[in-house]
Amino acid sequence: MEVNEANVRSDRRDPDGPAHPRVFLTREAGKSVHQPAERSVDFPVSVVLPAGGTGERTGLQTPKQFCSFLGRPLISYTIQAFERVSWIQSVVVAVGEENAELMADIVRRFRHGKVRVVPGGSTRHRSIWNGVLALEGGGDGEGAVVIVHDAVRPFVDEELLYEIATAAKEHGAAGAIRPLVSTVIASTSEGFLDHSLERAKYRASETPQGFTYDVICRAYRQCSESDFEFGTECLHLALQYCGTNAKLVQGPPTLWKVTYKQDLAAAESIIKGELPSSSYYALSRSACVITGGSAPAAALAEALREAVGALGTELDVIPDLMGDNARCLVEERNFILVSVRLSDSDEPSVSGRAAEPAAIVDLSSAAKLLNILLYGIQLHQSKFSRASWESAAEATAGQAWAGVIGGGCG
Ligand SMILES: Nc1ccn([C@@H]2O[C@H](COP(=O)(O)OP(=O)(O)OP(=O)(O)O)[C@@H](O)[C@H]2O)c(=O)n1
Ligand SMILES: O=C(CO)[C@H](O)[C@H](O)COP(=O)(O)O
Repeated sequence: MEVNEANVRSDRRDPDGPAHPRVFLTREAGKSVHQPAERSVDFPVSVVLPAGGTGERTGLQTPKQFCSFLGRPLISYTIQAFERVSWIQSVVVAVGEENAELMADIVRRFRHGKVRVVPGGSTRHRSIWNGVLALEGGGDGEGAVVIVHDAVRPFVDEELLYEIATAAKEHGAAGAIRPLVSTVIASTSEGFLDHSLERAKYRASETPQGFTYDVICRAYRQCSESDFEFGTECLHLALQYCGTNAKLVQGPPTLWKVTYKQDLAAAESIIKGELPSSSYYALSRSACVITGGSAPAAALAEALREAVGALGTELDVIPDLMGDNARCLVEERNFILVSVRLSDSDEPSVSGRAAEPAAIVDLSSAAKLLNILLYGIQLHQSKFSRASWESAAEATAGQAWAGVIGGGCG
């Protein structure tokens, strides 16, 4: 892809910087902690995740998207990255017939509420087209945008998705790019150098890519069998068949695609928080749960502690932020408020007093000033048993974890 600099969205990202500006940085890194801004879009956005490949280049039996880390398959991490974005309505996952049952089980087990599974095709383009065709109501409404993202690129964040979606809406198509690592050369049929490309002029095309529903449908309806069979670039189809010049948006280094066996090891290290670029996940390694002193909330927090402990995350459980407990303000920067409402008359409480919405707002403003991420879980239940606390904790564990990673701030 030859890059016209003017066509690349001016960028606040350091192209090769180790961390993404919207990624929460670890305290260990000694840098400030950023909070994501609230995003909203006023058009429907759906996602197609092609996941019908066999992962031949990994040399493993299991397709890479189904390899598990910390008990969760890679594809579930990718889906999670989309499910935590409030303005994304639905996610269509295209998988090979032989993995349909497995995928349905993943959707059930990890409670992926936005996901629909459809049959993949014999090539990536065919899988994507199947996914687009399965979008209900023309991409879920008037002026819809479709984001296409490889199921094996789990580290994608909301800001980039927002940039891609809005640029696609404005220009018809948009795609993430990265600087080239190596120079691209062409060889002669005898295996000698024919010519080389000027590296600075070219970029690597990555995903996510966004399209208006109209553009992606027109492109796939008109493209040839050869495109379906051998093509590797949706942006190219949009240009060739719709005359749409995609807007190019520089993405962070964490966008890489899991392709080889060593990429699986790197993904695992990132997920486990062992690599520096893992700050995205490392934030979730420790957090403080405030229960407000109520017994059901304390029991739920305890069960939550056990559930996320299994995922390698440490939770401190405290009743409030009074006295000695306030040291958590210094030691922990991530808080989860747990409040359980036993009945309508039983007010949830924070810091040992009735939690008027204003008290929660005050606490969130204070947290914001200190760059503390606040995540709330509020359950309304007329009767709670130990078993129901545990299942509630299990159900919210993934959510709380996702929230601590990059979800809503107070
Ligand atoms: N028939 C296919 C082939 C690929 N893909 C998906 O396209 C994405 C990117 O493709 P790639 O990395 O090439 O995956 P594989 O085809 O699985 O890998 P390999 O080429 O090594 O076999 C992956 O999410 C893959 O599952 C797909 O949906 N349907
Ligand atoms: O980067 C991409 C978009 O342009 C795709 O991820 C890439 O084309 C996937 O293809 P491959 O099957 O070669 O891994």
